[in-house]
Amino acid sequence: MISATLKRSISALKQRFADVIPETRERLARLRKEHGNKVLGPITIEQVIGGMRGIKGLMTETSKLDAFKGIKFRGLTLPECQVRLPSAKREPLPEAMFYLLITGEVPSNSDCDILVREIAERSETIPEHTVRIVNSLPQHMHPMNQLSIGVLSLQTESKFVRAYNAGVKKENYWEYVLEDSLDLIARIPRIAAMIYRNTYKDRRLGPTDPSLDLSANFSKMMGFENEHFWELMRLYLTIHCDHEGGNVSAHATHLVGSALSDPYLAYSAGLNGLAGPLHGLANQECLKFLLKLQEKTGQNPTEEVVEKFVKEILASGQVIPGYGHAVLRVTDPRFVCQMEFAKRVMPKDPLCKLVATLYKVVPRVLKEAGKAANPYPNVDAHSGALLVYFGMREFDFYTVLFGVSRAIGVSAGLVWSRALGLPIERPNSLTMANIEEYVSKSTLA
Ligand SMILES: CC(=O)SCCNC(=O)CCNC(=O)[C@H](O)C(C)(C)COP(=O)(O)OP(=O)(O)OC[C@H]1O[C@@H](n2cnc3c(N)ncnc32)[C@H](O)[C@@H]1OP(=O)(O)O
Ligand SMILES: O=C([O-])CC(=O)C(=O)O
Repeated sequence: MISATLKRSISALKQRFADVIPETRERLARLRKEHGNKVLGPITIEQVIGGMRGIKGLMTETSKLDAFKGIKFRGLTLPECQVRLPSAKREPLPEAMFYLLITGEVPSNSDCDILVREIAERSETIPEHTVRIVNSLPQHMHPMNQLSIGVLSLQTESKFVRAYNAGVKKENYWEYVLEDSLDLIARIPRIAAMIYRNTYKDRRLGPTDPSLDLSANFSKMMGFENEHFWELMRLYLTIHCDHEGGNVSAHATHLVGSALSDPYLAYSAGLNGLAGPLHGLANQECLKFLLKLQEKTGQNPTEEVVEKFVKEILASGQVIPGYGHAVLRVTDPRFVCQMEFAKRVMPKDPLCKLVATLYKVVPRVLKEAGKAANPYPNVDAHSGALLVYFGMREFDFYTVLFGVSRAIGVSAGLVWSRALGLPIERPNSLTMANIEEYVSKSTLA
């Protein structure tokens, strides 16, 4: 049951967002009217075949990725967010990040507190059937599949679906998508914690404490009482939340949402994409890789020994997980801030030191091999080592943590898509014969 005070604060958050909608709608209408027929760039056949790499084909308000500077959330770099967003201790609160992504403004401490309380209260509202469904899933089912099913089962609660069926006006869709998004962000940690306890522990969920923030509460439900772990979770959930619109999980969520599927349907699809080893699942692959390296070469291998191992992996035709990126051409700032966390909190940890040794070796080896467009580490190269330090060794759970975080960014994206009335996504596709025909005509001309 949501208290009267909270109801007032929810409408305050909605009001702040509602205030910025009209001017943003006007900007968009002007852009379309005055510049709608301008060309943003050419499209090559290589790009059509090669996963649309580099094509400017989506509009996403929440964040923008620069190949050389990394992600900017509403114009703020990650280090700027670490300094400017409200925190519980030192690391930014993911709730504050949601506020920033939605409104484009850094929340004051009191606005952030209100959102923290609101999300804490909503976290208790998981329907009974979701609890039953998640508890009935087999222990050997991958935790990401369990999460996707859990999120899908929440769809019965969608306020957007009820409003749509009642005939609410298109210009007001965003209100209900925002409601669903807040519910989703609040509920997903509890579902993730259930999956963790069911799959690896005693099936009993740790206590919830509505006086705590989302990250601390989530950690406690999973059974982690160490406050350094809570800080890690705050950092983790903030840095993984959004990476502009073209990555697989964000794009899948946006695509499904563009059919006016509600946030639960849309994000369940996003999670299925996040579960792929070239995307979010790479973080579990990274830890497997680190443990294999440690098993083979001992706790503190030299750079030469590590180099030999890395070359063997490449020679066997496998990728080095946690390295490379479709857009970034430098070390991922999300990797850097995790490395800084490790230096501060666990400077002597052997696994984190191994991550640092790999960082010295892998870029050199990948450059020599000459295939990868980006030889530097991405976000996934570090996260597992930090989690193991605090006792979370169950690496096939790691992408679930990523999924809890990504819900924040992609649902903010859905709210904006509906506020701006963006249409159903439907690009053209070509057959190979179409492309050949085009080529032969353009060669003749
Ligand atoms: C949160 C995230 O999603 S971050 C990414 C997480 N994924 C990983 O860390 C998995 C390892 N990395 C990769 O597989 C890739 O670098 C990706 C998927 C991230 C990017 O893919 P692309 O944009 O296609 O990379 P790129 O253009 O550099 O690929 C060119 C070649 O280099 C290879 N390559 C790229 N990265 C690596 C790597 N880490 N190890 C070995 N080879 C690599 C590719 O497999 C490809 O080989 P191919 O031509 O034989 O198919
Ligand atoms: O941007 C990408 O393609 C992958 C990535 O790092 C993310 O989604 O966080």
